[in-house]
Amino acid sequence: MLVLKLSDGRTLYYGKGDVLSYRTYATPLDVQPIPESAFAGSGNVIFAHNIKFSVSSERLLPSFTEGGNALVVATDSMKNFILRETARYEGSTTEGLLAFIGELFLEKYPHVTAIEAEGHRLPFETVQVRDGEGFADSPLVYRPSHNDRASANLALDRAAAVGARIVSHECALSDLQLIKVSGSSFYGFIRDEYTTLPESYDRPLFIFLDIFWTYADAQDALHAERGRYVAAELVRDLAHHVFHEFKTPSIQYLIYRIGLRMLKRFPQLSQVRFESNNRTWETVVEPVGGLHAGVYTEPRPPFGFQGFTMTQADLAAAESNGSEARDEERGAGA
Ligand SMILES: O=c1[nH]c(=O)c2[nH]c(=O)[nH]c2[nH]1
Repeated sequence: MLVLKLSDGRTLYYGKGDVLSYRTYATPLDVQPIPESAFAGSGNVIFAHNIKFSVSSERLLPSFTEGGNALVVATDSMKNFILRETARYEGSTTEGLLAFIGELFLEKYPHVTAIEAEGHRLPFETVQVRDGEGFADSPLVYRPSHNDRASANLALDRAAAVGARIVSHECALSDLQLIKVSGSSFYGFIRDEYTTLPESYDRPLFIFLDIFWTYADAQDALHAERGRYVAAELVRDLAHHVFHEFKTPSIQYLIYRIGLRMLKRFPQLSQVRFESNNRTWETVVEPVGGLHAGVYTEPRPPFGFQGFTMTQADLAAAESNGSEARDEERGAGA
């Protein structure tokens, strides 16, 4: 809500949420692969989003204070604008789509001065069908995925000389849910009269993770053809790898390691941010025997959480004090 403010600092905005848009056959996305991922792009056969679109302007004040609707674009019309203009988008990214719609809207309605647009990708997966002797992805049939998903948030305003200007952006992978059955510990924390949690040297660590990233140059997020687009699928696979590789003493340290790896693989990012949630299974029967067979159940609320922001300076610091290289070596402790 950074830009949806009047000159006196008060917020003023209105808009439409849950605009569900299923665009077919968008431009395919190609990305530069990273060692942690086999993902090289997406056909974008179904380029679907849930969009929230908010607008602001000093000149909308009378619509609140006097009931004057002369400058009100009905939110129903906003919905139509988003859906119809999505057909004309020629790019391949969520960020590019939001910027395209936002810029067109500022052009069409000159009294609107700022826009915030958020798009949550509605993921669809391919299904496999028989193809000769083997199986191949059907180019026609897809199924919705209820796993993690990508999103982006863009704020635009109207700059005098240049028209629409991107004021801020943040991209995200939301609701990544991962369980690592062995190789995580949590011990050495403060023990006092409030402590009942036993120390754990090997716990089945279940995390819910939201990962956010910001580019040094927002144009890299809008134009995948520049070759610097960070697809959420790459971030997902990178997180899988780091979780697999490292024996972690806490979720705090795990997200720090994921952050370092992201900043290293994607120097085009200025910042990464994490929100994690601890859903570690509750132990019912302690693991015993050679196979470490244990029995666990769903944890009960309340749930712990962590939040952390990192920049390229964190990677530079870890590289210069040697901790980065040491830990990368140690990382083989899956
Ligand atoms: O990774 C963890 N970090 C904590 O801060 C914490 N606190 C807690 O009770 N369990 C955990 N796990």
